[in-house]
Amino acid sequence: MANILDQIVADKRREVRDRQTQVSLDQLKARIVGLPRCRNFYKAVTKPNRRGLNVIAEVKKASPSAGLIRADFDPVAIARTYERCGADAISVLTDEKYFQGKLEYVEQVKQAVEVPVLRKDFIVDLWQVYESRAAGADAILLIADALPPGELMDLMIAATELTLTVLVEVHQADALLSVRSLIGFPEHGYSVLGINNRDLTTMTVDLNTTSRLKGMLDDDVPVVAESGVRTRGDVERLIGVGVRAVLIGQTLCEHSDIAEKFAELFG
Ligand SMILES: O=C(O)c1ccccc1NCC(=O)[C@H](O)[C@H](O)COP(=O)(O)O
Repeated sequence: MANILDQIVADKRREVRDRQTQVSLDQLKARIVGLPRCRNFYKAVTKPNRRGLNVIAEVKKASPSAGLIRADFDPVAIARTYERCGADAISVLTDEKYFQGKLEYVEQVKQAVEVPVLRKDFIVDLWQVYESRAAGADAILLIADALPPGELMDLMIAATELTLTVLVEVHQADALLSVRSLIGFPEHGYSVLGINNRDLTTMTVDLNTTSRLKGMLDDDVPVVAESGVRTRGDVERLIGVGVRAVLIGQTLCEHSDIAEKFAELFG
């Protein structure tokens, strides 16, 4: 039986084929002509921060692992709260089937905040890179386990040409080794390495993943720790490991008072 990541990616490829019959690549290209440069997501998430790390706060309504996370879901209100609390960037889940997200949330959030916005989806096709830029995203996620290395590189190049930052996500050592020469600036454009503590094939979470994989990298490689951050203790642990940023969704979105939870975790 296919694991959840394989299943999501297969569905995504079908969905993209469908959407391409409604909007062509040329139409997307026409939409992005004259758009201003992207906000600098790379700088926002790698800069020195008095807090000890930067925060990418995620607008997340539901997920395969948790089901419905927030019933009274207002992406713009949540993003504004994050920005008021001091988030350095906002991540917006746009996958509809598994996360109850929408592409429109990127456009809405981008207009409502001043920090850079990451489009979080399962990007497997060049068409989606253009779609992300047209929607106003400043950065996209590319998951190494969802793409053959050649395709990952092609999508990174396309993203760079469009001034998007790429968050390249890995969960295991083999994927890390195959992508680590692509991370940083400026040879391949702006890119940051995301280490996902969630195994997307089993959905189990282990915060040790970040320290284990980060130990295989030079200290100056910019790393974002993703998923599974629940407590102030978790945040302190990641600061100790030396990551530049943390990506956090569920713990904030499931709390009735998001600002209170943000302050508890990040001060
Ligand atoms: O969150 C899931 O259940 C999930 C399942 C399958 C594929 C991806 C999944 N999540 C995507 C993410 O990477 C997280 O939304 C993000 O890192 C934030 O994680 P968390 O703070 O644990 O919500």
